[in-house]
Amino acid sequence: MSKEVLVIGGRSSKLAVAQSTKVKELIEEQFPQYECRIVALKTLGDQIQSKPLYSFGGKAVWTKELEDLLYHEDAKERIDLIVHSLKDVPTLLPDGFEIGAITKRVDPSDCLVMPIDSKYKSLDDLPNGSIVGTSSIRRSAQLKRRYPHLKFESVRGNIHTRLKKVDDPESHYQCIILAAAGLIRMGLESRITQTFNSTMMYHAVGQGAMGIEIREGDEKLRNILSKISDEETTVCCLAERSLMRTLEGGCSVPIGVETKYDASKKELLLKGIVVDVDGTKAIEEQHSIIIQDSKEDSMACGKALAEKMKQAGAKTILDSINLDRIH
Ligand SMILES: NCc1[nH]cc(CCC(=O)O)c1CC(=O)O
Repeated sequence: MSKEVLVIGGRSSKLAVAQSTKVKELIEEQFPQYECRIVALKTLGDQIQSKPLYSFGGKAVWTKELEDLLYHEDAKERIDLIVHSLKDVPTLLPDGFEIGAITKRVDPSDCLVMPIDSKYKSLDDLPNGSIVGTSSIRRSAQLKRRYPHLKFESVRGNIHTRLKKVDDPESHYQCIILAAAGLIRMGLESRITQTFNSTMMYHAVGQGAMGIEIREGDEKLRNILSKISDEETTVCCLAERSLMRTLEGGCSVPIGVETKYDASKKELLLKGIVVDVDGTKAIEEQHSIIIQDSKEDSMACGKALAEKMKQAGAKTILDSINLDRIH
């Protein structure tokens, strides 16, 4: 019997292809009657590598072209689902789309990557004025608090490009900061020199998880994806995304989180931080609830934490960052 084909759309970077392949495997394992085909596409974010990411102001640079293919069912290359790094998915999707599933998270931490032959092993070892490559204000702002003697500069490109940049003997950077998850998913965990725990750095909302986007109300895909979603990751990520949505921060503003869900007690603990650009001011709060309805209560937890953080002054910090961006 011939199999029914499902087309998975994703970006064309090595990480994106690895992620699409993982979702293909998850679906085909559960549903032998389907065969998944992968379409890899270059998006605006892949094409414009010269500008720092925050200058896009949180626009959907990674998602728009793929959504066009998903929406136009009669398009030449129609697709049935989009695999994203959840971190890159805006907290408000355009009309007509929904997140069909969030899959099991790998390590959400950020990590340090040193050149292969570096004599240094951690940020503590680096001499004054060393240059740390990262294009994320969340990362640089949190590290500036603890390492005021280091310099932070933007580094763009996909993960392999960034690794090449730091390994170059003439490199401008002494080290770079990346998400551990991307390296792990590509089998490059040996490049992780140091993993940051939450006392060093809170990770990005959704980091380490994959988000699968489908057409709104697509029952067939909803059913398929319900079998490959991960309950614990979904609870944590819905809470994180709700926190971010309520704080009205785009995907590139410095909101960091750490989330724990104890499934036996149904207890969710969400911690969040907002830091100003030079790491001098920080608002750090936490909120915990018992989850009954996993979707509603997770989102309520994120919202409650956002309100606490606003009360404590988070909005002032975020507004000053948004102002900076306009000028
Ligand atoms: N915006 C780039 C991006 N989007 C997702 C990941 C890594 C994988 C993940 O966070 O799930 C990365 C690279 C990085 O931040 O190092």
